[in-house]
Amino acid sequence: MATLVALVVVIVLIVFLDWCYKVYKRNKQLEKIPGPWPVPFFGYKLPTNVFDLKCMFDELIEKYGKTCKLYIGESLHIVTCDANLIEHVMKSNVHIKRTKVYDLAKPWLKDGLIVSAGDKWRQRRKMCTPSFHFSVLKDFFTLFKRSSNTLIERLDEQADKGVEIDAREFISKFSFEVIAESSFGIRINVQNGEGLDYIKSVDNYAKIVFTRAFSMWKRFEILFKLFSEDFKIHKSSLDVIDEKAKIIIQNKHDLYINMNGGTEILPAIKKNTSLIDQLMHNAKLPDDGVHEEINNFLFAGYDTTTSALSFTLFELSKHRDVQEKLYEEIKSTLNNDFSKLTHENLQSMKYLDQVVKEMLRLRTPVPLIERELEEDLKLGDIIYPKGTAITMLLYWLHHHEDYYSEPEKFDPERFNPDNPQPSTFTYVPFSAGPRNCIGE
Ligand code: HEM
Repeated sequence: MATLVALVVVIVLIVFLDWCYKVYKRNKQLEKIPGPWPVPFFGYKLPTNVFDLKCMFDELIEKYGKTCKLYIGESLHIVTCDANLIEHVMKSNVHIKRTKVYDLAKPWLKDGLIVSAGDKWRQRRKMCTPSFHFSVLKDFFTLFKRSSNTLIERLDEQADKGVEIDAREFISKFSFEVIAESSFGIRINVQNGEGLDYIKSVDNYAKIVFTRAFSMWKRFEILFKLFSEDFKIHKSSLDVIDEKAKIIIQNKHDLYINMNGGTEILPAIKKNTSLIDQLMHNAKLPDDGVHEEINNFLFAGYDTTTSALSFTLFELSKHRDVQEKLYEEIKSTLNNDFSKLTHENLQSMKYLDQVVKEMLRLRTPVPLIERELEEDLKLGDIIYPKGTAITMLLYWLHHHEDYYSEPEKFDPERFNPDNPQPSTFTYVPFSAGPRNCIGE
C-alpha cells in the first residue's frame, strides 16, 4: 500500500513539475507581457457565470493594460484590445487558423467555413464569396421587405397591448426567416410560428458552447458528458439542427429534379446565385459539405443579425433625439410613403448608416474572436511564438479610451463623415482582412 501511495505521489509530482517547466518556458518567451499566474492545469480562475466575463476582461485590462497573457486550461492566450497587434493578426494571410476552443463547436459546425483552416478554408471561402456580392443581395430585397413588414406588424400588435416586451424574441424569428430564405431558399414562416424548435436549438447549443469555452471543467469532453446537465440538451439540440439541414438539402434536390423532368441535377432557374445554388449547383459540393455550410451560415448570420437589430431598437428607445432624427431622414427620403423603400434609396440614408455603425461599436455583436499563430509574429521587440492563441477583444477595442472619447456614450455623430473617422483597425465589428465576415 505504502509503495502504491509513494508511486502516485511521484507521478503527481512529475506531472506537476512538467507543467511548471512548460509554463516557465512559455512565460520566459513572453516575459515582457504581463499577466496573472495560472492555477495548475486549470489556468486562470474563470468566472462561474459566463455573464461575468465582461467584468473579468474589464479587470484584466485595468490591471495589465491592453495586452496580457492568460492561461485558459493548459493553453496560453495573448488577450488583446491593442489595435496594432489586432491589425497584424487580422491583415495576415498566414494567421487564419482558429484556436482549439472552436473545436467545442465542431459537432455542430463540423469543418465548415467558420472553423475550417488551410486549403479547405480557402476553397470554401472562394466557393461561397460570389453569393455575397452586392448585386446578388439586391435580388433579395423584396424578401427582406416582406419579412420586415411582418416584423413591424408583430411589434405593432405588442405596442397596441402597451406591455413591456423582449424585442429579441421577435427579431430572432425575423432574422432566421430572412437568412434561411435568402441563403438556402427555404421559406419558413417563423414569424407565424413555424420552425421555432430550430431557433431554440441554435440558441441552446450556442449558449452551451460559449459556457463550455470559459468553464474550468466543462471544456473537457469526458467531464462534460459525465457530469453536465447540459449534455442532454446539447445532444437533442444537435439532432434538431442536423435534421433541418437534411430537409433543406433534400428539398433542393427535389426542386432540381422536378425542374429538369427528373433527368439530372440542374436547376432551370436562370440565376444560380443564392448560396445553396452556388454550393450545390455551381460548385457541385457533396451533400455533407452543403450540410456543414448550412449549419455554419444559419448560425453566423442568425445570431449576429439578431443581436445587432435588437440593440439598435434598444438604443433608439433610449435616445429619442436620435430616433426622431432617423425617422425624419426616412420620411423625407421616401416622401412619407414607406412602400417606396428600394435598395437604392436605402443606400442614400446617411444618418441610418451612422446609427448602425455606432450601434455595432457600442454593442459589438461578436465581442471576441481568436486565431492561432501559424508562424512566429514579431512586433517591435516582442516575438509571439508560433502556436500562441491570440484572443482579440473587439468589444474592448471599441470601448478603449485611447481610441474613443467617452466610449460608453451612444453617439452616431462619431461616424458623421464630416468628423474625423476611427482608423480601420480601431473599428472592426466584422473583423477585417482575408478572414473577415463574409456577410458584411
Ligand atoms: C451584424 C451582423 C454581423 C456581424 C457583426 C458579424 C461579425 C462577424 C465576425 C466578427 C466574424 C469573425 C471574423 C474573424 O474571425 O476574423 C464573422 C465571420 C463570419 N460571418 Fe459574420 N457577422 C454578421 C453577419 C453575418 C451574416 C448575415 C452572415 C451570413 C449570412 C455571416 C457569415 C459569417 C461567416 C460564414 C463567417 C466566417 C468567415 C470565415 O471564417 O471565413 N455574418 N462575422
